Order: sequence, then C-alpha cells, then structure tokens
Amino acid sequence: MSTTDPILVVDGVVRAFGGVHAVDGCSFTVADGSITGLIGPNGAGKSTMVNLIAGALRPDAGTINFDGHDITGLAPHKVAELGLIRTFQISREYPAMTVMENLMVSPLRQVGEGLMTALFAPRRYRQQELELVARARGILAAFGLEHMRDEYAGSLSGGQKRLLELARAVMAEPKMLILDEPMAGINPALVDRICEHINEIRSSLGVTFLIVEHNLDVVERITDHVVVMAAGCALATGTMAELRENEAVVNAYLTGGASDARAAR
Ligand SMILES: Nc1ncnc2c1ncn2[C@@H]1O[C@H](COP(=O)(O)OP(=O)(O)OP(=O)(O)O)[C@@H](O)[C@H]1O
Repeated sequence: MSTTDPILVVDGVVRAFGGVHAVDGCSFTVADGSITGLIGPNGAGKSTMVNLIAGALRPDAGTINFDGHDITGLAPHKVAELGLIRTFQISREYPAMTVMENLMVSPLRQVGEGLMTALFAPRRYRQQELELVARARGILAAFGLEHMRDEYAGSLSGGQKRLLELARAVMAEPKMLILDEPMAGINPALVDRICEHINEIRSSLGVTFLIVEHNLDVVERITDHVVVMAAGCALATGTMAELRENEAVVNAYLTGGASDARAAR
C-alpha cells in the first residue's frame, strides 16, 4: 500500500433513528498513514459515523471497508481485532485497577488461547507476560505516566486519564486509531502534549488517525486532511486552510448545512 491508498473507505452509509437520518448517504476515505480530521457542526452525524465504523451501531445501508476487509456491521471486538481501535469522548479506564494493570488488560489477546497457553505451556505464557510488562512500561514512559504506574486509574486527573486512554489504545498495537474529541475539556498545555503524542505515534508506529474534534485550530495544526460532515453526509474534504475558504463549509457551520449538504450530493 502506498501512503495515499485509503485504509478506510466509507461508501453511501445510512443510519436513521426513527425519523432522524443521523447519517444519510455518507462517503469518504481515510488515507493510510494520514492524520485525518472529521469535523462538522453539532448534530452533523460525526459520533454516529464513528459508532458505525467501530461496530457499535449497524448501518441501514452502505458499506465500510477497513484495510481490505468489509467491516460493515461487524461486532466491535472483531473490528478491533483487525487493528481499528477507537477512544471515547469520556475516558473509559478501569478505575479500580492500577495504571499498569489498565495497560495489561488492553492487548487483544484470545482468551481461550491465553488460558490454553497458561495451562499447557506455562513457560511460554510467562515469557509473553514479561514481554507485555516490558512493552507496557515502555509505553507508560513514552506518555510520561511511568511514575504513576501503581496508582489507581480512578485517582488520576482528567488529563492523565486522557493520556492513559491513548496509552491503552497504543498497547493494542492498532493500525488505525479513531479518537472521539481527544481534546475536550483539557488544558492548553495538555492539548500540546497530546498533539505531540499523536504525531509521534504516527511517525514511529505508522498508525493512521481519524480524529473527531471541535477545536478547529487544533485540527488545522495536527491534520493532513479533513472531512467535513453536515446533515449526515460528507459535505467537503481538503486541508483545513482550503476548507476555511469553502463557502459551503462556512455556511454549514453557520446554519447546520442541511441545504448545502444536499446540494453537494
Ligand atoms: N441514539 C440516538 N437516538 C436518536 N437520535 C440520535 C441518536 N444518536 C444520534 N441521534 C441524532 O442524530 C443526529 C446526529 O447526532 P451525532 O451525535 O452523530 O452528531 P455529532 O456530529 O456527533 O454531534 P456533536 O458534535 O454535537 O457531538 C442528531 O440529530 C442526534 O440527535
């Protein structure tokens, strides 16, 4: 795959809740190795789209292809096993586990396989555990959380929980990460730090990112490419600088964009 090939292809996806067409014929691609933004006014359908990609919701129509696999309607754990991991607007750490334990439960290991290895190949199991501990320590160090490894995750600050969420996602060795509003409610210094981590994860591990974010200055700073959703579909794509000049996009932010989105189809 070249760096411009899409790793994610969303094609004509529809999802309604009763009479509300939250996602209404949405099509876009995410280039392999890119940091792509997903933006749009409130109610545009971004979170619904993320839930459809990650398998938390099933589309009524359309297809979603990830890394050559048709993942349309696939269960969330199956999507994650293929290397597509998402984080949530509200961090979902295990509060009664330590920071280190939170990382150790993150990797996508087959429970059956782990149990069989523990019972019948204890030496190999021990070796795997040691490797995981070493990797977890390395990731905690990279995120500046090493000194907190024995603290309960529930006692961390909001910003530290955000870092832990990202660290846990990296522990799962993803090909692509979908971050749902990673900067919501955190201070500017931490925004800078998370931007640096995202760049570092992309450059050192080759992870592709799709980032839902309301802070357009952050989007401009961090993304290569941006998809604008309005009224349930992809209204425009381009760099943030290009999109700031796009009349339909400006209108979408002022009006919710329903008429522009329909006209663009
Ligand atoms: N479970 C649901 N049941 C009914 N309506 C829903 C549901 N989820 C989303 N919607 C509606 O679908 C539309 C799109 O919502 P969604 O949360 O996907 O938009 P969004 O772009 O993520 O918005 P925001 O930026 O405010 O988070 C909205 O009109 C919302 O009220």
